[in-house]
Amino acid sequence: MNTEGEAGAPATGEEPQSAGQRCGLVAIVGKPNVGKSTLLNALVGQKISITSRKAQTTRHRITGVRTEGDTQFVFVDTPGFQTKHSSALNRSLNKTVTGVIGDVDVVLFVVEAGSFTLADAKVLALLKPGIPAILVANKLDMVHRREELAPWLRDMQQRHAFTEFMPLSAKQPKDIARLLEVCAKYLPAQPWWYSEDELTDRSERFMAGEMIREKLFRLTGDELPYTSTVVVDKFEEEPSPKFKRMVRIAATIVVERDNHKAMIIGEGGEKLKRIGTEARQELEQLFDAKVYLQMFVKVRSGWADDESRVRSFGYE
Ligand SMILES: Nc1nc2c(ncn2[C@@H]2O[C@H](COP(=O)(O)OP(=O)(O)OP(=O)(O)O)[C@@H](O)[C@H]2O)c(=O)[nH]1
Repeated sequence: MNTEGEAGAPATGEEPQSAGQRCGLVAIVGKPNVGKSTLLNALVGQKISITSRKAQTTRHRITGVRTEGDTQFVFVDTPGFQTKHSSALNRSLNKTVTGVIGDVDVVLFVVEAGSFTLADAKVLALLKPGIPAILVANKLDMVHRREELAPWLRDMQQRHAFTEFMPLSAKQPKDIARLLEVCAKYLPAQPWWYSEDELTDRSERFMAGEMIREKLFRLTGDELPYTSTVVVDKFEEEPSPKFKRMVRIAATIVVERDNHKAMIIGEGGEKLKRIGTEARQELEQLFDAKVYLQMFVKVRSGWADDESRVRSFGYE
């Protein structure tokens, strides 16, 4: 029965815009190469985190945002937890992972379906009690004997009090929609932090470096060690009578050895040219702008072991 004077919605009929909104942080964690970046891009619905077959592609905490109905998901991607080597670079990567997991609404713990290695166990040990964790068993398309998954899932249940088990493929849109629905349940009712059309809080300058790094890794294959990096020296928007937006970018690929430099430049400069062209094309699409990209390659031996250099190249 509705009687006058009852407590409830304001009598003016004007609901605050944030009424009914949900919003929260979803961390994506897992050892290198399990598909975290692929998953993040699919969850956000746009490529914002770079991926490659090479482990250790992701080096930064990246926030991706997706707003769907009343719910805003804020995703943080983390570098794969490094257990093998202990360089300054790896210590910095690991610090990012532990920092992210402690303070989120839900964690997606990503593993390859059917597999659990020591490296997975080390990441699992970082999960904090009290923060709900969903087991994302990725690359389900690679599991040919599905019946073997049931005992594996039971085994995973023993390892951690996961709140949900989601065998899926990050490349399957139906699976991603289902995962979003599940995540939504864990996000608190509160006003959104970002506007509806925002995808990431990373700068265009940062995205430029990431895209170049992705092309570098994709086009050099397995020969190039992951210690190579990209530094964006210049990122300038210039007025142009011809284009609605024009951006000039200069970037340096930093490698540890002369032979790595030769590998990147390629015969007659072909390889570097291809890296530049592919990165530029993708950036033009991402920025909706004409992009001029200049690239250099420099040798700085031992940079990944040098704390101050790791910091000067933008790692926390
Ligand atoms: N078959 C299959 N391959 C996948 C799937 N998800 C990701 N991959 C592939 O797995 C590889 C690694 O994916 P990434 O997304 O770069 O992995 P990551 O966990 O972010 O890796 P790091 O950056 O090293 O931490 C890529 O070659 C992806 O295409 C999947 O569902 N099925």
